[in-house]
Amino acid sequence: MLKPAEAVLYTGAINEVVTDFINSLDVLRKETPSGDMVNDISNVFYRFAFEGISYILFETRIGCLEKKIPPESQKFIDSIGAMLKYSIYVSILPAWTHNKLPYYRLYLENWDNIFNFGIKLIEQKMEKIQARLDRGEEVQGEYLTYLLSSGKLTKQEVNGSVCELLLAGVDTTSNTLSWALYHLARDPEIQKSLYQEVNNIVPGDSIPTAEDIAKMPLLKAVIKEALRLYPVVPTNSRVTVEKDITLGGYWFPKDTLFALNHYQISRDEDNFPEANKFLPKRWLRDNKVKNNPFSSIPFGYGVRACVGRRIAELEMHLAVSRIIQKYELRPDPEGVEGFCYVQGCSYPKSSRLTSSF
Ligand code: HEM
Repeated sequence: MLKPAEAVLYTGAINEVVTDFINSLDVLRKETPSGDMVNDISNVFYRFAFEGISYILFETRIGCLEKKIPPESQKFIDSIGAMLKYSIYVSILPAWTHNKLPYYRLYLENWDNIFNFGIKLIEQKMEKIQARLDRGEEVQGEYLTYLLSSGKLTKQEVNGSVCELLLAGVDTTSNTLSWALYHLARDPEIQKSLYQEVNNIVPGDSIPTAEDIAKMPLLKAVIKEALRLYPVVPTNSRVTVEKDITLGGYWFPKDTLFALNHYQISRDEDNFPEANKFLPKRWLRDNKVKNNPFSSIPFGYGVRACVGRRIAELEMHLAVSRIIQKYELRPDPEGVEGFCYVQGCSYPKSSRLTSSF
């Protein structure tokens, strides 16, 4: 999954989901009084990311982009929200409260719902694979089929792996997409340059492929800049497990926990002049200012770096290029600017999607 060449294999599946996503935007726009507004676009991105990653992992569509989300998929979405909510209590309250207060039971119940949903889809897939094998046919498929048919993992490991990937792959990409659109909507110049770049490579309404995306440096820069300003995983940690180390003239004993604050380093003026501004061009090759390669590492680094990075990038690039191909983005003129916990950044509420340029 980490290799770009492997991720490219999912282009067809992701594009299928992007097409449904664009269709659902059209429906939502028509439903508003002005006919061109999408209220709560973050929610549509959430459903898009969910559908995309589920399709990749389970090789099955789960209907998150349909007008009425199937009850089982809705229950799964609600369970993730609830599990995350109760996980805050689990992490801050002492263990002796677990059996005394209801939060821990609810936390576990929602985890069970998440696993049950995943396991059901995995079992359905297993039955299909088995039926093919019984008929002496070749087994073809992507991620899940590979895991299930390679025999390298136990069923419990497959369940754990797939459910974890599913959880890691939704809020991450959907939030980044929201921020990218938010800034594009507020900066017509950047938006216009991006439209020209996309339209040069894939004119009209042709569907971009992974090879087309490789020729779109500004598109990639837009996503990198959104991730620099709003790294969805705010901190990363590592423990020095093997030996004492000396760093910057300071000595740290073995078993020291180091936490990297992505927000801090990626908004440091020494690395990024005008650090609080959305300036995708700083990532383009002709940019004169060269920053430290570790100054923005939103996907982490090393053997425990993000497993889904290439998939996430492909999903975001394919989605933004198709949106920009079809719509002009404008902020909701009546939208409010609420402040989130990073000083000076406003939370994206809704975007106005008008017809193409
Ligand atoms: C904008 C999108 C995403 C961002 C910014 C992101 C970021 C991260 C970061 C910072 C880590 C920790 C890395 C480290 O400690 O060095 C991580 C781990 C992980 N991510 Fe992502 N992620 C994204 C999307 C995804 C997607 C789509 C998937 C699933 C397909 C995914 C699956 C995982 C998994 C399984 C891990 C744990 C890896 C391990 O512990 O070995 N992520 N991600």
